[in-house]
Amino acid sequence: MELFTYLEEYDYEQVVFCQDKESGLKAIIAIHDTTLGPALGGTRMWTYDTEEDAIIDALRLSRGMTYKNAAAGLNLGGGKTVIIGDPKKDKNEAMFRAFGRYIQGLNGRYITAEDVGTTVQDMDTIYQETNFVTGISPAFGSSGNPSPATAFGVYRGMKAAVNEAFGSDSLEGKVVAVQGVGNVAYHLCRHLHEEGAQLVVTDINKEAVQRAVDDFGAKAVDPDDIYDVECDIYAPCALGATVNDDTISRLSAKVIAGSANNQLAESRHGEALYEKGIVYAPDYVINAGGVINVADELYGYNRERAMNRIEKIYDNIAKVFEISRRDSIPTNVAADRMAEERINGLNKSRSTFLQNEHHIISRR
Ligand SMILES: NC(=O)c1ccc[n+]([C@@H]2O[C@H](COP(=O)([O-])OP(=O)(O)OC[C@H]3O[C@@H](n4cnc5c(N)ncnc54)[C@H](O)[C@@H]3O)[C@@H](O)[C@H]2O)c1
Ligand SMILES: CC(C)C[C@H](N)C(=O)O
Repeated sequence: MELFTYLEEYDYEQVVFCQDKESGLKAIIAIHDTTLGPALGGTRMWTYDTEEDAIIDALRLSRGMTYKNAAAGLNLGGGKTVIIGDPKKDKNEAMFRAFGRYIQGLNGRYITAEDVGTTVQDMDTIYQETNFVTGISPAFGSSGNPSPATAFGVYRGMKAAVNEAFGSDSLEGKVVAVQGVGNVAYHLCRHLHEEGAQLVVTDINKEAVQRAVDDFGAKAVDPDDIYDVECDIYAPCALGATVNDDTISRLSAKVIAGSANNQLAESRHGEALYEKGIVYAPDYVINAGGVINVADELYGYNRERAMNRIEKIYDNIAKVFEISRRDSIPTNVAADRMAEERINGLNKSRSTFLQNEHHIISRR
């Protein structure tokens, strides 16, 4: 991989490699763009096949956060960290404290939170070394685990997508095929069940499936069968890239709305959905509830204010559909346009010279 060629292509600002031999920390902090404010994005811990895979993931995810934060109307740029390692085996306190010191060294250019493989407890450990961390325990005045907030936002965005496809936003009687019933999707299923939707779920974790069956009367199917379920809505809530050449022809859903990041294998799959008349709620717009929730900590966390803002993901998704209809473009392209318009609109103000004490030469 030609790293600088890639950085130049998507205009990344900074990449920080963090290494601490004693604790085994190997992390990559990618800061994509800080036009709108400090880069906020979670820390993912994952076992990558190669170091290059980890670098690419950090870069891709940080760019995704630039778009997510911009589209959500947050005054934040995009960044993300990946820690190379198995979250079940390789974590230790010293690792997260060493990582916290690296974040502190960035002096507020990057603020972290949870992502796949990291927990509120990990954020609490980071907090011992830096203030630039969110999603820590509510006991510290923080917002805690972002997953229920993400789930609420996905639920609201799904209603907007259903309204677009069926002419009414009611989920009563709608069949929803949920892929992955982990932290976010468990709470999503609760909202859907309460509104009278019928759930079909799958997960590679049998206990997670059983919980959804017991608590919400969900029907369970094997992981690969989820694409063939007769349903109204497909909700990808596990991994990325599940909307691809193989699955698009299998899906019977009229709506795709879920929490997973990077749902489209490639941008052209958004075009394919558009041509088939499938209403796709772009991932980074619908799953912004978690980041909206943790971002509220920057103002002194207020749950009611955060939830009011997350509720409006409905309007934001509806706005994406409006742009898609107006400009005759797929919804993923419409979402990018919405985010880029906001960033480009503010880019000019960033180029204005701002004086600080180092610009004043004093010679005595
Ligand atoms: N947690 C948040 O606040 C948040 C915010 C925004 C986006 N997301 C995204 O939403 C998705 C889910 O996040 P989460 O926090 O619930 O993660 P999670 O790890 O708690 O849940 C994911 C679930 O998917 C299952 N899974 C993995 N591979 C699968 C497969 N092939 N088939 C079926 N199930 C499979 C896992 O067993 C797990 O139960 C991720 O893509 C994440 O990046 C999460
Ligand atoms: C800041 C975090 C809550 C972000 C979350 N992991 C996401 O992908 O949106």
